[in-house]
Amino acid sequence: MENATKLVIALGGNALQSGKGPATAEAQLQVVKKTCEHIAEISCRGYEIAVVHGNGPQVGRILQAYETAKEVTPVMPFDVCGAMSQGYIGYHIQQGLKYALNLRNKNIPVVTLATQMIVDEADPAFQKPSKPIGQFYSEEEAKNLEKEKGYVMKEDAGRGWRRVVPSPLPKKIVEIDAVKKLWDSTVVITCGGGGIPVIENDTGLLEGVAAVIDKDFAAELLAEQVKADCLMILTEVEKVAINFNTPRQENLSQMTLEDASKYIEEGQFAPGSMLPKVQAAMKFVRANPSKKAIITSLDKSLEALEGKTGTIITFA
Ligand SMILES: Nc1ncnc2c1ncn2[C@@H]1O[C@H](COP(=O)(O)OP(=O)(O)O)[C@@H](O)[C@H]1O
Ligand SMILES: NC(=O)OP(=O)(O)O
Repeated sequence: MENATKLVIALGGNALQSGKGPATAEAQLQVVKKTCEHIAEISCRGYEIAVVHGNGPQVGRILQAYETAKEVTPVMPFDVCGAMSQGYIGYHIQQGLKYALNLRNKNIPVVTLATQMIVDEADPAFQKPSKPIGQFYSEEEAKNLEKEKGYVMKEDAGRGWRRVVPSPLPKKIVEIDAVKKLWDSTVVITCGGGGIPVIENDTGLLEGVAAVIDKDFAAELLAEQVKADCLMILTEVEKVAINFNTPRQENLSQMTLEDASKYIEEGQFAPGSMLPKVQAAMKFVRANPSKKAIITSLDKSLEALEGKTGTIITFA
């Protein structure tokens, strides 16, 4: 459609799971189904959508399963675990979204594209693990895992301790031409988990690497490449806050690039969780000064697009 508003939606890996009970596939599917009701509603309002999703909790659990079962089956490398997470999360979104679209009599195909993302082999992130994956642990459990398994563990935004792994910046979406070709006719689920991290060797061959790319940065790159009108990052909180989790918490409805830079200098946004979302939003509006980025919760996505809630990030 010529005049449709193009929207890239990024769904958080944590936000795709139910906070209560064990992180089963069934529990994730229930959350995904609810999320898809909102995405379908947005699609019915005339937006053209691509969906990017996180995979931190999921890829961490896949890795953990292989490491636990290493006596009986070969451990799959990180990139393959990332591809697996793209597959099963995309499959859940396909199921939920197709059903929600059908209920609304909107007959549009939904597909998941296994998507590779080229990263720079020399990215300093490979020497400095920062991306939280897998489940949350107590501090004591985390210290034991550091000793026993050699994991790097970090506290994650006041929620507990998690394993952290390298997270290089996304440089090039290998399958971008396919995304562009599909855009007009199809809801594409792409760059899942930030994309499968690959490096390109001298002969042009792609090789998977051990990393988990931040899906917010991947969604931003996608939004630039497809010339999206808006980048919407959906997570567990309705608004970005300053003094988060303190009695002085203040939720923000709007943030300019200048405000955001000041808050980052003050250390207001937790690295590995809210910081990359704000940085991705900033990058998008810096490249597209007339456009906007939104950070909000899954259930408030439509209201946020209508300007009623969420944190809207603008150039000025
Ligand atoms: N300044 C902040 N404002 C709001 N939330 C914050 C802030 N700093 C950290 N957070 C936390 O970051 C979380 C989002 O990060 P995360 O759970 O890693 O994202 P994702 O949904 O992509 O998995 C929020 O749910 C909140 O708990
Ligand atoms: N890959 C990624 O960014 O995952 P999360 O959204 O779970 O952090």
